[in-house]
Amino acid sequence: MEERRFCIGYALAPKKRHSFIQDSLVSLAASRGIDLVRIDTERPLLDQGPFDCILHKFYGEDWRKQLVEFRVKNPNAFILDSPDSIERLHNRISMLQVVSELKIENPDESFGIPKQIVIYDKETLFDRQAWEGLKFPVIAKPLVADGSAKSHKMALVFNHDCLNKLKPPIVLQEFVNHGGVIFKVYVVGQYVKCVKRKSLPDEPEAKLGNVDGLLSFSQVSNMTPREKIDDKYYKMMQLDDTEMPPLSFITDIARGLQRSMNLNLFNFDVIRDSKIGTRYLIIDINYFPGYAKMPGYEKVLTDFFCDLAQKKEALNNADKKKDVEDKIGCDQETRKIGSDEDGGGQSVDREKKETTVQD
Ligand SMILES: Nc1ncnc2c1ncn2[C@@H]1O[C@H](COP(=O)(O)OP(=O)(O)OP(=O)(O)O)[C@@H](O)[C@H]1O
Ligand SMILES: O=P(O)(O)O[C@H]1[C@H](O)[C@@H](O)[C@H](OP(=O)(O)O)[C@@H](OP(=O)(O)O)[C@H]1O
Ligand SMILES: [Mg+2]
Ligand SMILES: [Mg+2]
Repeated sequence: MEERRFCIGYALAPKKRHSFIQDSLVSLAASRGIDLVRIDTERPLLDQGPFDCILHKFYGEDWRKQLVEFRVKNPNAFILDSPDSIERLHNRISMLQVVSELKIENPDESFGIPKQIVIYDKETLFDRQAWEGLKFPVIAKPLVADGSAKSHKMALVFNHDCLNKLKPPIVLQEFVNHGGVIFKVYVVGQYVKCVKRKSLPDEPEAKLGNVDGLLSFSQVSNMTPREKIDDKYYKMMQLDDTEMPPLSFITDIARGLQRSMNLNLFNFDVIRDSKIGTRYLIIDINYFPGYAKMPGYEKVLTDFFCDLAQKKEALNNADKKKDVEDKIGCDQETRKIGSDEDGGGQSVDREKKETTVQD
């Protein structure tokens, strides 16, 4: 009998395609029955395939419409992830709202988000009342986080004198001293991996020299050594000595976020408050981050794809069973697939014609 293969179509912008679709991933996945096939976003999606799953980090109204049509025609296929769920991460306020709403029982550690306000216009920017309760330094972040270079342009602001240089809409977030190390937590379905990266130094004004009230920067944790704000400082800092946050605590947060955001592929940035060593702050959540930077990403992603293939198989089998039941007069409108032992499966609501993959 011919081997059953699981076909994943991917729609990614060129930079993401080059970093994520590496030969090592494609060949490992292929050896386990998963084909990764590029979707030509210049051509109609429905003319391509067939796909069992669509993996995408691609935007625009037209793409959204095509995904809706695809879903109608392929109710059993997976779309990773749903555009509506991804959308929440394109705004730095709605992005962190889920964190504020998350409840996790933990007697030893606590978590939250830094104090922040959103500023939509210049007038409010200069209104001292709007700043009430916010202490300098603050980080000014573009409100929109849509993956554009512009959306990563940040500024450390040390006083009111240089506010003119800021361009609303922005989020002003209190800078929290955190020992110059950031924890990046990568989530792939049920898999959670936490890694350390370099971050901005504590008391940045003192550490970075006598800056002029405002210091612009972009994607600190991705910087090459030449670009680092103060390389000597980072060498001094000894990243290796930094203790990791408790894994079970981080995993609880990751699972909680995953459930409330209904996303499979994301990472979030966590810092540890230097003043309260057991307090963690989530400062950023990114959809479909740079997984290739994660050690052994090929296996992690391939395992995830194989899980999807199994779920799809179960779904197809259930459909076959339903056909038989229909013929003999059974009626089942909504079915759930997946067991509680593995944390559930995907729920398939036939009326909504929606297939999502959840933990
Ligand atoms: N509230 C904060 N306190 C201290 N440092 C912060 C804070 N917010 C951000 N930073 C620093 O600024 C960096 C960039 O911030 P943030 O992660 O929000 O931006 P981003 O452009 O969305 O990043 P990414 O490349 O991860 O998408 C962080 O990695 C961290 O070093
Ligand atoms: O440019 P947008 O769409 O926002 O996405 C970026 C994320 O914001 C970053 O978090 C990714 O880097 P990390 O995986 O180091 O977080 C970064 O990964 P990359 O460096 O592989 O592109 C991007 O995924
Ligand atoms: Mg970040
Ligand atoms: Mg980000």
